[in-house]
Amino acid sequence: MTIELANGEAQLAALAVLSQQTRELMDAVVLTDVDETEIAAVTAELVALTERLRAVRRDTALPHEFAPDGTFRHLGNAVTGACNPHALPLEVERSPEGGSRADVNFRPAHEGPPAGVHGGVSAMILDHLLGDAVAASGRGGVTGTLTIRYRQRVPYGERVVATANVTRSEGRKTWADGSIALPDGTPLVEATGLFVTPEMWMRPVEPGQQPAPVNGPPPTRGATPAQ
Ligand SMILES: CCCCCCCC/C=C\CCCCCCCC(=O)SCCNC(=O)CCNC(=O)[C@H](O)C(C)(C)COP(=O)(O)OP(=O)(O)OC[C@H]1O[C@@H](n2cnc3c(N)ncnc32)[C@H](O)[C@@H]1OP(=O)(O)O
Repeated sequence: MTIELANGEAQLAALAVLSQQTRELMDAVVLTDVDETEIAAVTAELVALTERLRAVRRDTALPHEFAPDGTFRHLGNAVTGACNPHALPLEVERSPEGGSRADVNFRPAHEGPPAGVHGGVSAMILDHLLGDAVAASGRGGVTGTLTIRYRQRVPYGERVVATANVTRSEGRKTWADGSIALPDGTPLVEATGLFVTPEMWMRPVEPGQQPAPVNGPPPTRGATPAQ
């Protein structure tokens, strides 16, 4: 017996495959050494393909939403979105003890310094991972400040490990630390960040209670995002 996906889910699954192929295209563009005639021919094909995709389009990226299985997802996210070719995509795991981690495989498309990952790309990954650790603690918020220390060049083409943990919380403010390190633990980039839960994400205050943050933006379908 096979279980059919709903129409919308089938379209999203196809979009995830297209996004992955587009990442491979981006890598191929970065590394190609074919001659200019071939480059022009491929470009012409891409122009035609771009127009086919634009035939029917949304105004914004895919939203924060609940999947059919009830989990919270953001397929259009610039860092984690399976349906966004800009995303690595980062696959974040949350520890039951708190904290978030992800194996990261940077690619040549992320180059900044010679044979190294662009500092802004590393900062983007750490922004997300620190934010995820904060959300996992039940205090979802947006980045207020992010401080980065670049200790060593980050290589691409090999696995590195990003981790983040919440360090403290005070009212709507939550602080987290994190790093990108070699698999043996050698730190390459370290980050500390302050995340602020927007006022509108706070639960209404009952008489006699302290305001408490909900884990994310106000729900649109009658529930709060899963942690
Ligand atoms: C994207 C979120 C998705 C959520 C989904 C939830 C599910 C989880 C799933 C998956 C994890 C996702 C993980 C995402 C990670 C990536 C996050 C990003 O990249 S976010 C984009 C970049 N950041 C912005 O765009 C913020 C823009 N700024 C603002 O919206 C406001 O300025 C904001 C909310 C930060 C503050 O606005 P106010 O009106 O609430 O500010 P006031 O009431 O003055 O401040 C409250 C307290 O915070 C301090 N504060 C405010 N901003 C600060 C700042 N920039 N630096 C330091 N302190 C700040 C203030 O001093 C004040 O502290 P005192 O209560 O007085 O002690």
